[in-house]
Amino acid sequence: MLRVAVPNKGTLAGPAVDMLREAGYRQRLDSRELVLADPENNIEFYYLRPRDIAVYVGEGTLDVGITGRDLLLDSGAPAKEILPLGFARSTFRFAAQPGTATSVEDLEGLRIATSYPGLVHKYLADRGVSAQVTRLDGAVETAIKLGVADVIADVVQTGATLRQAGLELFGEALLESEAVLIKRNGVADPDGLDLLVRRLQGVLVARDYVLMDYDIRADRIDEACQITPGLEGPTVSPLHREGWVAVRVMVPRSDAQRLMDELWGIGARAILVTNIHACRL
Ligand SMILES: Nc1ncnc2c1ncn2[C@@H]1O[C@H](COP(=O)(O)OP(=O)(O)OP(=O)(O)O)[C@@H](O)[C@H]1O
Ligand SMILES: O=P(O)(O)OC[C@H]1O[C@H](OP(=O)(O)OP(=O)(O)O)[C@H](O)[C@@H]1O
Ligand SMILES: [Mg+2]
Repeated sequence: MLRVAVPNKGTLAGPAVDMLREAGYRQRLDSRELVLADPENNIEFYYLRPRDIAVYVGEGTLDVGITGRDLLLDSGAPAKEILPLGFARSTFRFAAQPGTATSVEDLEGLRIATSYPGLVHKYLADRGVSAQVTRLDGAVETAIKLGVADVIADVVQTGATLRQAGLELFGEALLESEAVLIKRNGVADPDGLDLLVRRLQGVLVARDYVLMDYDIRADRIDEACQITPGLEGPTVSPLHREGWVAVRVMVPRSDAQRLMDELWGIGARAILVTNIHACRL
């Protein structure tokens, strides 16, 4: 039975459960359930604090887990990423009141508040900068206002939290993070992992791609295939109408409107876009 750690709270929890459901797994209905077995799929889900997931997986107590890349690296646990999952995207940045610092070198001797001390210590050590790092559980922005820190290092998504606190970003991003599937370093893949990965990849593709159908004159099919090459090549079928063909092809969801314009421009008609409910490539 594959044992999978799933975030039970915070930003990662909802999207992780949604993704597992979309991949065809049973998920808990009651947030007080701590473990849920899905014997039909030979898998068991353990609902744990996001920050603890890399620890359990690194120790080998659980086979794989879903966590944030930032949490994985901060933990220092002997576990590695096997699949990026495309949600809970964020950057990890330094911020302070305007005029405090402009680059990482300016951090020498300053006090930094963060919920990710492992990440910050490593980043500073790699650059030979010595600063005092204080670990706080959250709401680190307030640490500056209260005089506990000069600088914070925190997760930034829209930047709205920082703006509201009157803080400014400086320096480069320490990290680009998103949710990731992780497994323990140096062990063979546990039974059933390949199936889990294939199912999750299917969800990612179904989210990122749409199916496009259109009709086009047969003499323009080469141009059309250049616009929509597909993953392995479009399916081209004869139409009852003489000299025309029907094309079916997967395209990135974010490009769909532009591709429809281009196809229309070369004479394609009856262009339809539909969602992919599930797929296995
Ligand atoms: N606003 C956000 N947008 C995107 N990702 C976020 C955001 N806040 C936190 N994360 C990501 O969520 C993970 C942290 O989850 P965690 O549950 O520890 O904190 P949280 O989601 O902020 O919840 P809480 O602060 O309520 O405990 C990290 O991978 C982090 O990058
Ligand atoms: O850039 P933004 O879109 O504003 O998002 C980033 C903020 O979201 C998270 O805070 P959360 O609400 O989880 O509170 P916390 O600081 O207590 O974790 C994170 O810690 C940042 O503060
Ligand atoms: Mg938070």
